[in-house]
Amino acid sequence: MSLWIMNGQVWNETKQALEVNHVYVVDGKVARIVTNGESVDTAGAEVIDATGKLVAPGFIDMHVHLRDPGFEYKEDIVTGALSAAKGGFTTIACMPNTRPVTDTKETVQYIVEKAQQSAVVKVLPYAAITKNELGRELTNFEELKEAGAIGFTDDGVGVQNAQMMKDAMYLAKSLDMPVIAHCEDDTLVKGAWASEGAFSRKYGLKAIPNESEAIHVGRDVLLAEATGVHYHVCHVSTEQSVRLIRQAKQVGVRVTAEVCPHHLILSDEDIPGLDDANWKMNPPLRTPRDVQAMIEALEDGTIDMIVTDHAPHSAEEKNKGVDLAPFGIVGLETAFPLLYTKFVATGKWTLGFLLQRMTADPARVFRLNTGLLALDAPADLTIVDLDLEKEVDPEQFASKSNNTPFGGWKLKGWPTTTIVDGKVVWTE
Ligand SMILES: NC(=O)N[C@@H](CC(=O)O)C(=O)O
Ligand SMILES: [Zn+2]
Ligand SMILES: [Zn+2]
Repeated sequence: MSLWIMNGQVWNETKQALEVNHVYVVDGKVARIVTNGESVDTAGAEVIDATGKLVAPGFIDMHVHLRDPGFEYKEDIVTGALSAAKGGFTTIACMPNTRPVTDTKETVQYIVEKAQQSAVVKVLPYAAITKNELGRELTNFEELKEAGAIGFTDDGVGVQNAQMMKDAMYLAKSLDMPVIAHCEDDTLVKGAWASEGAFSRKYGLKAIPNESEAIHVGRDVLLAEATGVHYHVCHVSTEQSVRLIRQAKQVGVRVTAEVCPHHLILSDEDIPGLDDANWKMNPPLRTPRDVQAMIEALEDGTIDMIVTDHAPHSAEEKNKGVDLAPFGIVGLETAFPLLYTKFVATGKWTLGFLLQRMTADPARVFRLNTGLLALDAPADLTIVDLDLEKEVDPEQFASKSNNTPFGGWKLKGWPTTTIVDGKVVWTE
């Protein structure tokens, strides 16, 4: 089984430019990367003409909600993986706030097996820190690791009890596993959905203060320092969190962090009003000052990677009115075009920088055997038409859900072919 990807544009980090290369894939691995002029015997190979297109390592998304088991009307492992492939992702890590919660070895095994049988991309499951994500009792970390969990998190809710979090960190550390945290202090949230800022003031809404996130970040970096665990912060959204992570990294705490495209691109001031719950997500859109802090933190490496926090919800749920609608937006099929259009096409970032934060960096942090376009690496690749401009059409998503605030946005840089272990799993 071989694949000959012809005439693609590959990012050359040394030259800080795209250059034409051909990629030869044999038995699921990158066997040759060939510059023009060299000859290779590619007889019998399947040929993909990538002329004028980017050939990049497949994107990695370490924060996705696949809703399977239990909420398959929102998404399932098959459609979530297809949505990922359509967005150019080849590896995704899925959150345990399923029903039942992914807190037993049986549920982890169910996800691993279903993904192996029917998902077109690589699916890595997280398991819960506490049973039912209730914050009362730790799960069986050893058993969950054995079953295939890659880390522990109660994403969807914060672990409110500091001793519980510390115990979890000690245990995770002893198993060489990371703890991944949704940082939110419930006592500071009190039923609000918008953040403190111009939007909540304009409409006189109860608001979520930045400290509700940052207090957990501050607590947890201290606990990570004490326990020595690898501690990873979910969907960072406030200036204060970034400051605490930056300081913790400076003194050698093993802390890493992620940020979502919407927290890099949108602020509370972009929310059009109270009619559309597709602007409601957790953490909420923060102030323009926070957005600027996210961009700077990603640029200086305080934040290690970009994730989507793909959080599908049905139209019926999102149409309940903004107070009752659930938090969350889908993200897999818009992430790269959004970031490419906003930051690379405008000259703010190099293409290499964006790719690194979506491929090599998450792979390094979570020690994954993917994320590089290099000899002998798994051929997890994505081909992108950087010049193709299209409007975001949520009705066309491969996801079962279409809850996005980006409908109608004109974006450039759309994936056209996605390859996992040398097999084309999606093509336009
Ligand atoms: N991000 C969200 O707004 N929602 C997520 C939960 C989470 O990531 O905290 C969900 O599961 O819907
Ligand atoms: Zn979360
Ligand atoms: Zn999440």
